[in-house]
Amino acid sequence: MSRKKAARGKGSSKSPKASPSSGRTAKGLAAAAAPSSGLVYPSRQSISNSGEFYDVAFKVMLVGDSGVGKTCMLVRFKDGAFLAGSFISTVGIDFRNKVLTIDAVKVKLQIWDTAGQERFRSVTHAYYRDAHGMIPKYVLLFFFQQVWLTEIHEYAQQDVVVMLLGNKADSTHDRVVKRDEGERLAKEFGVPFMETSAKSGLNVELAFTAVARELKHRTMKEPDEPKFQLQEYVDKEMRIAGCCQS
Ligand SMILES: Nc1nc2c(ncn2[C@@H]2O[C@H](COP(=O)(O)OP(=O)(O)OP(=O)(O)O)[C@@H](O)[C@H]2O)c(=O)[nH]1
Repeated sequence: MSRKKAARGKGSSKSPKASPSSGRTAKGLAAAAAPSSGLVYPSRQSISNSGEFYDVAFKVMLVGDSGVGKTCMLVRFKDGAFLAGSFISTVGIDFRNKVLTIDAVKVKLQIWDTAGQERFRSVTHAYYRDAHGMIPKYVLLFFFQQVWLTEIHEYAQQDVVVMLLGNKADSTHDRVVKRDEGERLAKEFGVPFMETSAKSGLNVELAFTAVARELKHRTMKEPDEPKFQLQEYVDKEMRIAGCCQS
C-alpha cells in the first residue's frame, strides 16, 4: 500500500490534494469539511462505518508542529505500522476511527490528524471547540513550542482532556529535549506527559487508551466513584511495561 493510501483516513470524504507551496505531495488527508456539532453519546450501542459496535464516542485531536509525527502516531495506533521514508506533510485535516474496549465498554475514538504547518492553523482551530480530548505532540529533537498548549487553552473547551507527548523517543543520539523538561512543561500546564515513539510503538497504545479511559470515566462515572487519575494510570502502566527508562 502506498504511503498516501496508508495515511488516508477511512472517514475522509474528499481526495487528497497536492500541497501548493511546499512542492511536496500531500499526505492523503482531506481538505477540511465543516466541523461537526460534536459527537453524540448513544444510550444504546451504535455502529461505526467500519461495522464495529460502540457504546460511547469521543473526538480526539492530534496537534503539534509539522513533522513531529502526528500521522505516524495515528497509523501506528490504527494499523500497527510505521510510515518510514520521505516525509509527506499533511494538508488540512482528516480522521480515523478506532474502537477500544475499556472495562467492558466499547469506546470509539474519532482521532483527528491535523496539519502542523502554520498556513493551516486557522482551519484546525475551527475544530478545537468540538474536541473532547487533545494530544499536543512535540519532538524530542527540537525545543517544544509552548504555543500548542496555549492554543488549546484559547480555542478548545475548558474541560477538554489534554495529554502532552514527546515523540521520537527512539532517536536517542539526536535528543535535544530532556525528559525532565517535558515533565516540567506538562506540570506547568497541569497536564499528563509521556514520551512516545511511532517508530518503535513505545507508549502509543497507552497514550490513546489513557485518554479514552479518562473520557469514558468522565461520561459514565458513578456518583460515589473516585476521580480517574490519568497521570497515575499512565505512570503505573509504564512501570508495569518496564518502559520508563530511556
Ligand atoms: N525516528 C522516528 N521518526 C519518526 C517518528 N514518528 C514520525 N517519524 C518521522 O518523522 C517524519 C514526520 O512524520 P509525520 O507523522 O508525517 O509528521 P506530522 O506531525 O504528521 O507532520 P505534518 O503532517 O506536516 O503536520 C516522517 O519522516 C516520519 O517517518 C518516530 O517516532 N521516530
